[in-house]
Amino acid sequence: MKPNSDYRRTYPISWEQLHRDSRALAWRLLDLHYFKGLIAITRGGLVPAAVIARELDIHLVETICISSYDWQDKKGEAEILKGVDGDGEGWLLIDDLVDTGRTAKLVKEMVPKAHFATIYAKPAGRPLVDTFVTEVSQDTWILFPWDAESTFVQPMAGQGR
Ligand SMILES: O=P(O)(O)OC[C@H]1O[C@H](OP(=O)(O)OP(=O)(O)O)[C@H](O)[C@@H]1O
Repeated sequence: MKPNSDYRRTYPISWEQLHRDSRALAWRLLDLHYFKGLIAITRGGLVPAAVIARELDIHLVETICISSYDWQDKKGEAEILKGVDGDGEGWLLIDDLVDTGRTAKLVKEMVPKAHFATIYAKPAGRPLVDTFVTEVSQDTWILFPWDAESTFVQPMAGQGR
């Protein structure tokens, strides 16, 4: 996904921080339940899912694959490319982020009994998540390390306000 004008702030996440935050989520999940397997929501859930599966010693990993038609403003339709069998009972459902809650609503209809966990949660989607680590304001763009590269930036004094 790409930022649009709805976002007023950017919150860049490094690989190291993402690893640390994924481990923090694993700590919260550790004593919660026994999970027979993990379902990653593609694509953003794939990286945290790998870290959490490792920490919780989960080897059975599934995916729910969702593609947004209009990923730039998040107002377009989402297409479910692949689901899973069953109602999610005993499964851990992982995504990187819940933002508007649109993806969360879709997946919870598919696997209502799964335990839904994300690393980051914004207020609009937060009620749909069972466990998360960090709340971020709705107008903040979370810049994930796989969407970024290091580049030159102007000094703050030269950027204008
Ligand atoms: O709560 P929502 O408003 O639905 O936003 C959250 C979703 O947005 C991101 O996926 P994205 O649509 O960018 O697809 P991708 O992970 O395949 O890049 C993220 O990984 C979540 O799945």
